[in-house]
Amino acid sequence: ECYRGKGQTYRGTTSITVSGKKCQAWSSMFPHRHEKTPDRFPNEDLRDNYCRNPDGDSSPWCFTTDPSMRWDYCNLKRC
Ligand SMILES: O=S(=O)(Nc1cnn(C2CCNCC2)c1)c1cc(Cl)ccc1F
Repeated sequence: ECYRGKGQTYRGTTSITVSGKKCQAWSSMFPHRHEKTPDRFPNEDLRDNYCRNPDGDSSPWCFTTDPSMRWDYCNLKRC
């Protein structure tokens, strides 16, 4: 699957970052406490641990389950 533009409308199920790390669920605060929760951003489909771009970054990203890496871009191609 691929993302269009900056991936702000990406709604796929990739959950692995470019560094091969697993994404942390958006509803979880472990290991990274954060502000990008499904409740605060209901229109961003912050479901499970799927890659999304809720803050208008250059491509879809996620918080990672590695305590030493807060977030990373996802392993997705631009369409
Ligand atoms: O919860 S967060 O979204 N965490 C966070 C830290 N860095 N990022 C990057 C994610 C990818 N895009 C650039 C910011 C997100 C967050 C956002 C803001 Cl504005 C301030 C504090 C904070 F904790």
